[in-house]
Amino acid sequence: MKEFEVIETLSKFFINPPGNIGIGDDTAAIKIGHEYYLITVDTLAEDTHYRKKWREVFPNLYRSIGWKLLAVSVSDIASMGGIPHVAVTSFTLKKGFEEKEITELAKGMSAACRHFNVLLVGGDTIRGNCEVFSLTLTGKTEEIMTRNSAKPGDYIAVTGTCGDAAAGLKILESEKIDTLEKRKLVEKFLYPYPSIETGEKLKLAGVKCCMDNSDGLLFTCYEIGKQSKVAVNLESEKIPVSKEVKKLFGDNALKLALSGGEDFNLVFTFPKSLKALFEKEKNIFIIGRITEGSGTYIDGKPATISSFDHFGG
Ligand SMILES: Nc1ncnc2c1ncn2[C@@H]1O[C@H](COP(=O)(O)OP(=O)(O)O)[C@@H](O)[C@H]1O
Ligand SMILES: Cc1ncc(C[n+]2csc(CCOP(=O)(O)OP(=O)(O)O)c2C)c(N)n1
Ligand SMILES: [Mg+2]
Repeated sequence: MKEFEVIETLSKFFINPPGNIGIGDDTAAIKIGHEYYLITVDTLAEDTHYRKKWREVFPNLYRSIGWKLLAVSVSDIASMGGIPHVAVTSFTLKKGFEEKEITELAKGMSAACRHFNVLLVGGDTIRGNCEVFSLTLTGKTEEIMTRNSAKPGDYIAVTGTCGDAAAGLKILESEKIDTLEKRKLVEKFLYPYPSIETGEKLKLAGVKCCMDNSDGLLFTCYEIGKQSKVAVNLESEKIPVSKEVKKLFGDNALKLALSGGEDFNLVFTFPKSLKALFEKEKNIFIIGRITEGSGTYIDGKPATISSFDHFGG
């Protein structure tokens, strides 16, 4: 069973009342009065999202885990157009855990709480056989952007370069961090900066369809296509790749940009009437068009979706 099959199985048991969003989008959204209350949870686990041995090069690794633990959920709230509000966490620690790590984690998490204006109000701590950090975040918005509202004729765009975090992970796993370029990519992986302001700006401009690209650009496009029942057509030369990734990964740069996860940019679609507005924006890259049909295509050819799946394949 793959990750998406687990989620599909679960979603058959929990159908939400109309007007609310349940399983399937970046956050759940519950309409109360004229507002949507948003809620999302994400998890970072040892050897799935980080390795303790990375402390050899980043002694303060746990500070980045604390930062990232909140940032990944902020990204989900931002992709709905929301403002984050309150967080609770859950820690599973192994017997003999180090005190310094918890202090570092708290420093990273509190820095992120200040940066993203989130209140951490509680949590739960237990002992287990694998170290796991989980965080639940709420948010609010009057209008929402969803994965299922792309329309044929829309353009599709992304709010930053793709593949940087995946490149950072590759460097951290296999190479010496001996240049500024490598360090910059590793830091992008360790310290993601989702933008609440960007999500709000898109929503206020009238964007209806948005998702974050935590699972990679291609997977994100595939998901928008599947949920909106449309085809996504990308132009490879329009996909934004940083100069560092181009320089260090050469021919593999585009593959990293398409498949690599954890960049935490927003992917969104919009009608032609908004094209002039977004063309002016320095950090918005128009990468393709939405048409009738299904599937994701690159330069007219069906794309092979290879993204991170927790259960392989
Ligand atoms: N164990 C679970 N129980 C209920 N819903 C789940 C579970 N795992 C994932 N989901 C839901 O499936 C959707 C996709 O999950 P995920 O890929 O983790 O999204 P995201 O990348 O936005 O964090 C989300 O709506 C999420 O809430
Ligand atoms: C040791 C290690 N191996 C691989 C990865 C890459 N990785 C782990 S999870 C993931 C995708 C996103 O993860 P998930 O926790 O499912 O986030 P969500 O889809 O819920 O936002 C990627 C690319 C990593 N961060 N660390
Ligand atoms: Mg998730």
